[in-house]
Amino acid sequence: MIIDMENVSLKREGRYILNDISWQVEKQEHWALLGLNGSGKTFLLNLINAYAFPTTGRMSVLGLEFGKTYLAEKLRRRIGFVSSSVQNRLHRGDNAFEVVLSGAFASIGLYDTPTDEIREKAIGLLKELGCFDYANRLYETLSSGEKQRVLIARALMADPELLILDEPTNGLDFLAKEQLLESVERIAERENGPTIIYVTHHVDEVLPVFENTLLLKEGAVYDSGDTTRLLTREMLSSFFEVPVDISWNKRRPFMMKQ
Ligand SMILES: Nc1ncnc2c1ncn2[C@@H]1O[C@H](COP(=O)(O)OP(=O)(O)OP(=O)(O)O)[C@@H](O)[C@H]1O
Repeated sequence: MIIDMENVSLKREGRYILNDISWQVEKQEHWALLGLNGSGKTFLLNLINAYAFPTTGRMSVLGLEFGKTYLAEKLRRRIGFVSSSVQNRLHRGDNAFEVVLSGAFASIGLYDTPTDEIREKAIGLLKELGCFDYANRLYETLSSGEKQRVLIARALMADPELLILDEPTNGLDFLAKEQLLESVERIAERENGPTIIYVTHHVDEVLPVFENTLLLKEGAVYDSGDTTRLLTREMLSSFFEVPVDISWNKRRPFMMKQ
């Protein structure tokens, strides 16, 4: 089991930010996590990455039981996490290749000397993510779309068992977004690849590979399970509290206000 949460709540400043969350993610199930601003997505990810601990409830991630041992470091080495907070912590002055290489050391910068094997792997990932052409460019000079691909390549360097992509298409134009989604799809289809959790506000990013979806609303699981069961007009109209229509094109859902 990749994630096993039972009745998990998280309290901050006297208020429940997450309430009675139960969620099981099995190996190689890919999940979309859908919620509006303020629904608690960031805190849920913070729990999974052991940056926060449940106030009540029981949880384990990658088989490590929270509260039993000091697990944060051990756990994070096995999780690839791509989010704007990771982006902000990167070293200024590194080029794209160095940023990817640094993923092998579970550190932000590049302190150890990479072996030839590690360099080969980084080159392979740069190619797979379509960022080889700008491998020598300074990371901070790349466009948002290019940066995201580099960050995903970086996250894959350590062969994570779980890959969490937190709103990876933020700020991307149409083309960059579609290219990124294609890359995500390829990673999801890899044999023995990581289990993916894809966090988004946007229904149209729920790719066919995300066979499961968790709808998070006001800190609670509104519903979870089979994506095609959840992404219907009835379900999403009541989830968003506004009448919406859903249309499917090439197995992707598109949502419009009625
Ligand atoms: N330190 C805190 N104490 C109390 N409440 C907080 C604290 N930090 C955030 N919140 C509240 O917790 C709720 C959940 O926040 P969270 O950042 O997880 O939402 P989110 O789903 O990630 O939103 P977004 O899509 O905007 O990133 C919000 O209502 C937020 O205002």
